[in-house]
Amino acid sequence: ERSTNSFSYSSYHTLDEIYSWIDNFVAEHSNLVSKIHIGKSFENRSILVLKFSTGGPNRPAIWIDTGIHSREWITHATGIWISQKIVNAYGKDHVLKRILNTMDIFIEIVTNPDGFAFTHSMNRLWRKNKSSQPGIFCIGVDLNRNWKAGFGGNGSNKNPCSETYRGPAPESEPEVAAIVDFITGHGNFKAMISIHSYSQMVMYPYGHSLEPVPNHEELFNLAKDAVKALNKVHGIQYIFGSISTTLYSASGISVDWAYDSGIKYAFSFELRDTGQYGFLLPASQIVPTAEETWMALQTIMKHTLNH
Ligand SMILES: NS(=O)(=O)N[C@@H](Cc1ccccc1)C(=O)O
Ligand SMILES: [Zn+2]
Repeated sequence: ERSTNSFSYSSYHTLDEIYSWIDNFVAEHSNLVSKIHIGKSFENRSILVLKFSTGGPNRPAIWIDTGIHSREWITHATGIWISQKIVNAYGKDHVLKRILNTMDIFIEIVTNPDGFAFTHSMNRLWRKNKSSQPGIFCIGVDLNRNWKAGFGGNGSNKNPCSETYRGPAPESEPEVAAIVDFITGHGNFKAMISIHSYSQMVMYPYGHSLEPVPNHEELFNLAKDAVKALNKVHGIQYIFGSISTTLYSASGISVDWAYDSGIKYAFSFELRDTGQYGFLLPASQIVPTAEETWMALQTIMKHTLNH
């Protein structure tokens, strides 16, 4: 039937299945959820965002994106599970109730629709989008190197054939420009969480510089609390810290742009696992991963609400 009752939250899905689920999900929870079309991808697919709101215009907001790297399928699956969790828990969970009585939550589940479709059709390990330029042989820009924050620095590549190709200019990619325009236009975002896989990490800016951000101690302690809350669910160990000191230099990344745009609670997650399956994480780990990720997200959202 056309309802979300027949949708399996413990399976991976195609782009069309996810877009159909979004329509059914919004129809079944129209009191809390709405669908916003923020733009079109390079190959002209709709870019969709779920808005969770209990009312009021332009409330302080929290942004969550999954799937900016198309091969990281656990992240789309986690975004779907978390969306369902929000509508199920809203009436019961007091922390979530407090959050949604004051703030709005926006979730972009398929942040790279063209790349995601390609991982189903041609290349499961495709990472970038599918943009092309005249006279350039290789396809795709790394959407996590195309943001106007340290664009073109170390930790991104000017070679179009590279997996971390930054693109011809900041925000050249429609998938990035759509988010920038939406968040800038809204003007009241307080937190951004960009979700990747894999490595089991919670990180915060900067990626493009070793310079600590002004509230780095606050972000360090919040990341520590988030990782502790995550660990309590299934005992999974995450590490945490600033991107450039914990992982590697990465320039033109979404959370650095968010931070420099005034979103002081900007985090990037790397979900399960640590390399045993990598991007090919078995579907049996979707729900456990989403359950533990939810607790880390709630920790960050609660802190954002109270500060
Ligand atoms: N998910 S991943 O394997 O691509 N790793 C990410 C790591 C990462 C995540 C968030 C900000 C900077 C860097 C990447 O963009 O390189
Ligand atoms: Zn990634």
